[in-house]
Amino acid sequence: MTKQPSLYAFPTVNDLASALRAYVIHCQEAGLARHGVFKVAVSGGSLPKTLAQALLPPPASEADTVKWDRWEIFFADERAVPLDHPDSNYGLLKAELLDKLPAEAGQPTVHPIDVEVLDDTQELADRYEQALVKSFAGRDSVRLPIFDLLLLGCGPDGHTCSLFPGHELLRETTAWVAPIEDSPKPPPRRVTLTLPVVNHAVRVAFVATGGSKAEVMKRIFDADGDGLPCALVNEGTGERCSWFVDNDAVVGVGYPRRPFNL
Ligand SMILES: O=C1O[C@H](COP(=O)(O)O)[C@@H](O)[C@H](O)[C@H]1O
Repeated sequence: MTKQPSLYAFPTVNDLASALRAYVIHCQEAGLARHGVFKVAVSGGSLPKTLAQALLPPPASEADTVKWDRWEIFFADERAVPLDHPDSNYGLLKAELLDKLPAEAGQPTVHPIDVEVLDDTQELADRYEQALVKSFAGRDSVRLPIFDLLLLGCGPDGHTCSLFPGHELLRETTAWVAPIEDSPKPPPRRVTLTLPVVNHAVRVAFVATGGSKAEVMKRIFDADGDGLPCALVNEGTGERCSWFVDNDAVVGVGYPRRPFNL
């Protein structure tokens, strides 16, 4: 078996979405078999829309069912803004996906940031870490939380979560969640899962669509990754990492695509 990340490229976002659904359900079943819940963290940006396209259609069979009531959803990163602010990743996921879940589907447990402490990003990160500690059974007994799946985006600069190229946060080794006050992409004040947490997940799936991603995809896959955050995740997770992209996002990328199968 290859130790490299899998790159799955699809002609359209629709095709991507159905493969992504199959992959997520596969991870869901593995998580449920392991500990009875499915612990997942999701990004903001363009991801929630594609995720909704993948997961909202009704199941084609029993095996194709998204078991929402068994999901525990965290945020891979979040902006230090109220939950109804246009920049909120929670707000985005809510509008694109959570608000559209059919009532009979059952509702996931969702963990937004604690908006009581928006003025203090260190406290915001600490409280989010505490939420992880609670969910993952205690900081003392667990060195790092192990998410069943991380669903991540890739910015045109190669950032993922709120881990930006060249930023000192990439050297964080202790915290599970860290604050950032100088994000180069607005808004500047955010919190993010750290690289050790991302790299410790059972599986990581990136979703990248559109021609604006093609240049950075060449740097991530064909050059030596340039130390870009997405490339560091590729290196840290190897075969546990899968990329779901449309053909536009990988124009000119030489790295071999794999046929999608589970
Ligand atoms: O700022 C952010 O950007 C990234 C990438 O967004 P995309 O729109 O280029 O997909 C996103 O993954 C992250 O969660 C968000 O906070």
